[in-house]
Amino acid sequence: MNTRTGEVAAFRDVAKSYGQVKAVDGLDLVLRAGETVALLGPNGAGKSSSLDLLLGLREPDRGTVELFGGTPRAAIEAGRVGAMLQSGGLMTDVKVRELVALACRIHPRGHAVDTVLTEAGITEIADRKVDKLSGGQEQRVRFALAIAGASDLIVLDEPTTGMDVSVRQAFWSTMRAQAAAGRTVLFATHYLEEADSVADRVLVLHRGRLIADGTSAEIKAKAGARRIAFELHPEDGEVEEGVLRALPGTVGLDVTGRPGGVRTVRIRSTDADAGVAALYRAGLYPRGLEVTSLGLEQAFLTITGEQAARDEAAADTTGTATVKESVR
Ligand SMILES: Nc1ncnc2c1ncn2[C@@H]1O[C@H](COP(=O)(O)OP(=O)(O)OP(=O)(O)O)[C@@H](O)[C@H]1O
Repeated sequence: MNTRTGEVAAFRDVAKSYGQVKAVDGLDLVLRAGETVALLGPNGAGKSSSLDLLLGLREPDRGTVELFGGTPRAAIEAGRVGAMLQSGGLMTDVKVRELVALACRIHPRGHAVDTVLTEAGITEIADRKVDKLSGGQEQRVRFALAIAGASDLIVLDEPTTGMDVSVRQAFWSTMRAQAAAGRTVLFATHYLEEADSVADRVLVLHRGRLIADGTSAEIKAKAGARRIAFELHPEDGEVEEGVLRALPGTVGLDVTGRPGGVRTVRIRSTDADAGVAALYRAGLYPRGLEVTSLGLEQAFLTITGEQAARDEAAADTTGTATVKESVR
């Protein structure tokens, strides 16, 4: 670790393209010791590419990637990083125990093989041939290889793909134990409930850029992920929609019901507490008031959807400018 700052990993203005495709586009990011960090993003957002860059498997076109204050290669050679990637096959013509033993042996700070088999929950399949495993079992073996030594950082690319529910739960409880032992954990996932329940920091990538970074609660709040719902009754007086729209934190408003009748109001809010307080301050009488949290999934869809719309609007503007240029 870079002990002075607690920095485990740092991306500084990192870019990586494959031909015309910008897989990573100006990524600035610091991971600190002891964090459990989830990396989210739609397909093709650049998650795997970022992890490959972090592990020194690819070189950036621009910017720098540091691990523990040095190069990724130096950190890996020192046994400070354990990784579980999507790509790369496992050796097939060996038993699980033999493969894990090899990983323990070559790791500069390798654990005892039985400890690793137990921690990864694969003691029962230790004598099976690797090519006879199911998809979920194979994932657990990959995980065992990632925790074969006392690494300070564990990097996991979609680790639970193919695992059934109970295996997935067992996997995350092992992972929590790794984090509790002081390790930094970075994992990419498409399962948002995993990010919500396991990570203490969530990163959202979109088209190679970091568009959100915070706790799950902060990401939800950023997306306006709380909903205030209530009814307004005519005997309590008519209400202008503008008043509702002006409530602090309002990012979405939906009013149903006819004028003069009962109106149902649904507000999407980034600050439900302030919004509700302001409702009363405005002299309104909200009946059946409910404040509910939307899930991280909804927040994720909102954030990435809004970013895609902004990107399209920017592209349109650029397109228009280009057309004007060419007409002129
Ligand atoms: N080796 C490669 N050659 C060409 N293009 C690539 C290569 N690897 C990735 N890409 C492209 O770079 C972009 C980012 O891919 P990446 O695999 O990093 O995304 P991801 O967020 O991990 O996606 P997924 O969720 O689908 O795994 C995609 O458009 C992908 O098609």
